[in-house]
This record gives sequence, C-alpha cells and structure tokens, in this order.
Amino acid sequence: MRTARPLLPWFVWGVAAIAYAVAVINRSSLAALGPATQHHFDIDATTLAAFPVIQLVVYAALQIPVGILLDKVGTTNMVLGGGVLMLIGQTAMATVDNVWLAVLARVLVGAGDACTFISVMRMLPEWFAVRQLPTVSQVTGLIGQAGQLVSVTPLALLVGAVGWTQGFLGLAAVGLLVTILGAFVMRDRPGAPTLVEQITGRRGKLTLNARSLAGEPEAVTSSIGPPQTSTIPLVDSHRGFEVIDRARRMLRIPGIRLAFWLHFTSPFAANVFLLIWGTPFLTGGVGLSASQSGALLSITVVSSMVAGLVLGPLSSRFVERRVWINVGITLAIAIVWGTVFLWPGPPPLWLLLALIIVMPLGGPASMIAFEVLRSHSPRSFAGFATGLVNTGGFIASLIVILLIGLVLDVQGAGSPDAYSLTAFKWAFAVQVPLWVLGITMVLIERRRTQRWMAERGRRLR
Ligand SMILES: N[C@@H](Cc1c[nH]cn1)C(=O)NCC(=O)O
Repeated sequence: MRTARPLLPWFVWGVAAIAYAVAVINRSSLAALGPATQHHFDIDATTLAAFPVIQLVVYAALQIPVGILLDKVGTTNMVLGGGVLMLIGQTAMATVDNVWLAVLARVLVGAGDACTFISVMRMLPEWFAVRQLPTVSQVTGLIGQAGQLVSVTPLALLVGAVGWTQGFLGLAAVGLLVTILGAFVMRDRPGAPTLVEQITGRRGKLTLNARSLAGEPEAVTSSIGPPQTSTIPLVDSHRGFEVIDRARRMLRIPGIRLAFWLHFTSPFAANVFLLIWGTPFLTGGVGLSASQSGALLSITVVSSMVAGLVLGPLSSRFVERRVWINVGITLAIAIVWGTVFLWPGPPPLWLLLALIIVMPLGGPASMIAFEVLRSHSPRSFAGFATGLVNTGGFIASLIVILLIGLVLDVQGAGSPDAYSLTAFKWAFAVQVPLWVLGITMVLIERRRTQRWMAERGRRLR
C-alpha cells in the first residue's frame, strides 16, 4: 500500500531556506547603498569599504565556534539565535548615528549570518534522502542568492522611498517575522521539538508523527553513509585545547581536507567581485556607468541561480565525478579571467559577458564541497566539519580582497580618481596563485581520499 509522502520536511526546509535568504539580504544590505551609507554616517570611501571586510572577518572567524555550538545546541536554536542577532544588528543600524556603533551593528549582523548557512546545511541530511541532498542543497543556495537580488534593488528602493531608519527597521521586521515562523516550524530532525515546544514542554501531533524522506528506497544513486566517530584517529587531548584537538582529528580524514580545498578554490572569485571589487573594476577600470555595472552584477546572481539548478541533479547523478565538475568550473573561471588579463585594452562585451556568466558558477560549484564532506564526516561532528569547510572559501575571499587593495595601492591606483584598467588587471591577477594552490591541493587530497577509502573497503556508488 502506498503511504503519503511526508510534507513536513519540505516545510521545515522551506522556512530554513527563507531564513538563509534573509541572512543573505542582511549580509549584502549595504551593497547598493554605498552613497546612502556614506551620507548617513558622514564617512569616506575607505571607512565604507571596511564594513564588508569586518563582516566577512566576523563571519569567517565564527564558522568553527558556531560549528561546535551547532553540534551541542542543534540547528533550530542556531538558525533562530542567528536571526535574533541579525535583527538586533539591523535595528541598531537603523537607529544609531555614530559610525563605531554602526560597525558594532555590522559585527552583530556578521555573527548572526555566520550561524545560518552551516546550520541549514547541517539540518538537511536529517530530513532528506542522500540522493536528494545535492539538489536540495543547491536550491537552498539558489534561494539565498535570491536574497542578494532583493538587496541590490528592492531594498535600495525602499530606503530611497521611506528613508534610512524606516528602511532598516523594515528589514529588521522581516527578520523578526521569519524568526517567529521558524520558532513554530523548524525542528532539528523528525521527532525533535520546535522552539515553541521546547519552551512549553509539550510536543504536538505534527512533531510526534514527523517522518524524514531519508527512509525511502534509494532509486538511482546512493552514496556511502558517513563514517562512525570511532573511525576518526584519536589524538592526545588536553582540556582547553578541545577545538584544536577536534580540528586535528577531522583533518586527518583526507575526504574532509578535500572538501575544504574544494570550497577554498571555487567561490572566491565571485565573492570578491560581488562583495567589493566588482563595481570599482567595472566602473573605474572598464569605464561602464553605475547602472550598466549594476545590471552586470544582477546577471552574476541570475547565472549562479541557474547553475545551482543544473549542478544539483548533475552532482547527484555523477557522484564519482563531482570533484571534476568543481575543478572544471574553477578552471573555466581562471581561463576567462586569464583572457581578460591578457586582452590588450578594455575587454569587449562578449568577454565581459563570459566573465559575468562563468565567474558566479563558482558559488554553486562550492556546494559540491558539502556533498564530499557528508560522505566523510561522522554525524556527531557534522556541524564542526561544515563550519571548517565553509571557512575555506571565505579565507580565500578575504585574502584576495585584501591583496587586490594592496596591489592597487602599490601601483598608486588605490582611490576612485586614480583607478585604471591596467592597475585592476594586475590586482585581479592575485587570484592566480590561489587557484594554482587550490587545484593542486584538490588533486593531492583526491588521490589520498581514494587511497583512504580503498584501504577501508569503502566505495561511493
Ligand atoms: N558557496 C556559497 C553558497 C552558494 C550557493 N550558490 C551560490 N552560492 C556558500 O558557501 N555560502 C555560504 C553562505 O553563508 O552563504
């Protein structure tokens, strides 16, 4: 007899994905509001540029602590806690005039943002079957990217129409609504309570009867289950050094190192472009107008969303080749950027479009790192391991953001009136050593992973 497919996993995931989209809106809420921010706080361009950098530093620095907390307090509490931090941060952003308080507000936004993505990623295997995970993960990323589109235009229009304070309070209110919704709907796993149920101590029928989609028969492709915690080599542990000890234990598994390098190598070009250096390159370097540059930035978001739809089913169908899919995309990004570097003078429109379409594929490609991680990380360490892997792309992005600024400064082209195309080409060339390092490490760790699995008789099917 056919039993009805449970809908709860889709509701839980839907609310979690919306919470992630709100985190991305909060993260990029200043992206299209540069001049408004400068006017509101009366700050120069350098101080303005410090906002995304500080936020990124906070985000990256908190990935491992958040991952550890995640394994202890669970995904629902982390996503909702992150939501509360972000709405406090945006309320402060709306109401303070002092730039240092605004920096503190961005720290809160960065901290809340840091809690969201890895918690949602950690929650998915509890609700979905292995063969569904690549697609569900990619669609989660895609919904997050939609959040970026919201900050590029609608948020800027809202702030323009109702003013800074009302606009940011509106954003905080959206965060509050989603957090309240999450408190009623999100559950770590089937049978686990919602936040409201944790507080009242009563579990509803929906929770008691909850089922995951993971129990259904695997039709096409299946993958190995994650290893048991006991397969992780023991290392001498001292109290107070638990984090280092855990990191060492996890990093002894080559599959986890492979996931780290996959995430390190693929997304930084798009992150750097979208978060900070894309607009200066397109306007000050290539010579486009602000609106042309804004249109191109929107195309990057759409390209990444479309790629997410394609890559999910592809990496699920070709489990054995998923690493090559990631490497192929990184190489394509490097080749397009290489052509821009070597092109004499300004890149023609076709080349700019190729860059704008190919570069953002690195975001969805980096989600393959989490697929690889799921095959190699024991469940009890999954939050920690997800945080560890997610640091990869953000460390690389931070290094590139800082190096581009440095190379521009060294050439005397560090301010908008001194920008030049040649200076930008040299500056963006700092990405080359990171691609070389990343791809080399991926190839090395892939071979080690294969050997590790062969020695233990494990196989990806
Ligand atoms: N690679 C991104 C996610 C993504 C998916 N599609 C495009 N980008 C990632 O690692 N995100 C982490 C985060 O907090 O957003």
